[in-house]
Amino acid sequence: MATANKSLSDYSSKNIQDISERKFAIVVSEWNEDVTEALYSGAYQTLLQHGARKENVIRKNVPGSFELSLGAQWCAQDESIDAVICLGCVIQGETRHFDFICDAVAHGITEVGLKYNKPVIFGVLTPDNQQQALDRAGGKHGNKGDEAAITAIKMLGF
Ligand SMILES: Nc1c(NC[C@H](O)[C@H](O)[C@H](O)CO)[nH]c(=O)[nH]c1=O
Ligand SMILES: CC(=O)[C@@H](O)COP(=O)(O)O
Repeated sequence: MATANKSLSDYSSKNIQDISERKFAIVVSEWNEDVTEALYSGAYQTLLQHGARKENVIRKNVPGSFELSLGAQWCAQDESIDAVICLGCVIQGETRHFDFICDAVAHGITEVGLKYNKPVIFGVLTPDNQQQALDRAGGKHGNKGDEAAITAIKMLGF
């Protein structure tokens, strides 16, 4: 089902476990920061709403989404971190640069999770334009940050 027909903030409450002792890293891209800050707010608040402690949620910034993979790796290699949430927004421009970034970050984040055997969540918007991004960062289609946080929590209950 396409996002246009659902809200990224709606989710099943199944497999939501106690996360009061869990530690999370949120890696945030600074590109399109009006969008990524909204994603971060959604992810952070969702973690707290489900019982995470403020002191157990650390934030790290990276310049752009391409750097999310390395930022995630630097967090995932810390054995005290239970899950990593990567937040970014890559907006289609005039060239194929969009394709290379999206492909690199999707594969890179996947590889980090497999390498360190822990949830590393792809919370990256890849819209055609700014409005599509805003719609998915607290707008009419919910907040991708909420979805990313819930995904991390559910994976910890696997
Ligand atoms: N155009 C966008 C970028 N570009 C920057 C890259 O992510 C990267 O930082 C640069 O290529 C240097 O390695 N990043 C985004 O997150 N969103 C964009 O729309
Ligand atoms: C995703 C990008 O890097 C993109 O915003 C850059 O824009 P352009 O392809 O017009 O150079």
